[in-house]
Amino acid sequence: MKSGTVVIIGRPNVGKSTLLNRLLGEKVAIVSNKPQTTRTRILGVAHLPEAQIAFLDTPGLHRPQDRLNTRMVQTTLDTVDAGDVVYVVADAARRTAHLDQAVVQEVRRALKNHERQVLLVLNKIDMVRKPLLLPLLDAYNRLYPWTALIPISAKTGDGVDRLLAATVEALPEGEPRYEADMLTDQTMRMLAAELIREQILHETEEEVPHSVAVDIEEFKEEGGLARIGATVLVEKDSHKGILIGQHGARLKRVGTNARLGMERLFGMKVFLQLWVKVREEWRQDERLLAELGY
Ligand SMILES: Nc1nc2c(ncn2[C@@H]2O[C@H](COP(=O)(O)OP(=O)(O)OP(=O)(O)O)[C@@H](O)[C@H]2O)c(=O)[nH]1
Repeated sequence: MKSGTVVIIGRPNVGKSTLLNRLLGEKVAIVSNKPQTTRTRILGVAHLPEAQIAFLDTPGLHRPQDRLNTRMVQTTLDTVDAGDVVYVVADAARRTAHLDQAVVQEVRRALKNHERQVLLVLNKIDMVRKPLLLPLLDAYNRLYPWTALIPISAKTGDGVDRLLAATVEALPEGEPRYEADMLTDQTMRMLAAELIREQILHETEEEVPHSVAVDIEEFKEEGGLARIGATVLVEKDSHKGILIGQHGARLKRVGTNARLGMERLFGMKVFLQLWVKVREEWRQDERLLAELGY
């Protein structure tokens, strides 16, 4: 039996969370087309006949601009240390010129000379024409002594079996570390907050997505129904207006879609109430960041 931890790192928006969900066959990480969607480390456990793999999805590697971002990058670098195997995810749809030496630098720094199997996962190959793929893989090959380079599409699932096979190969022999029914370390409260944030990311643009945090104030399960009350924190009055929308239409859509996602994931009816509150500069407030789980 193989058993171990895989840490998933890469720049924002390359598809790390989509890949995690694909590897698990369940949605444990929210996805959006906005960079810096994932703010904390997320654990998802895959139970295969020949291996148990604990995947750790991390916030993207980028230059931090505020304290939330500093924590996010630190979380990522700390998490790399926990891995037997590291996936460096890159976006194949970006031109070769975008090959980022900085990411490789970060990888080297994070690994601090520790022996690690590092796989380059070239994602989004559904968006590139096949002849362009080989030169791209070749260019990546020259950047770092990867254990393997694996082209995939997290969206279609193409190549993911090959990635899993290479991963099992790279993992050490060992006993399973997690119970057979463990999927994620995220609580239902955390998942509920993330599903709300995901809908807000879909509905808003520019600085609003980054100014939002969700605080679950009530979470009660009673007879097949979950009663959830959540406050959405934003940084400015103008953001509050945008989020609520005309006659409350946008907030209503966010609530309905988040509720449907929760009902699917939790397998129960959900009654969801949302409030919006302005908390200036919550991203710079260390105490509040800790309270929110960042
Ligand atoms: N075409 C295509 N799009 C993808 C693929 N994988 C992810 N995406 C899209 O890329 C965007 C970013 O995906 P995420 O999974 O949120 O990326 P991430 O790396 O976790 O992003 P951060 O949390 O911001 O670091 C979303 O719009 C996804 O739908 C893929 O294989 N093909």
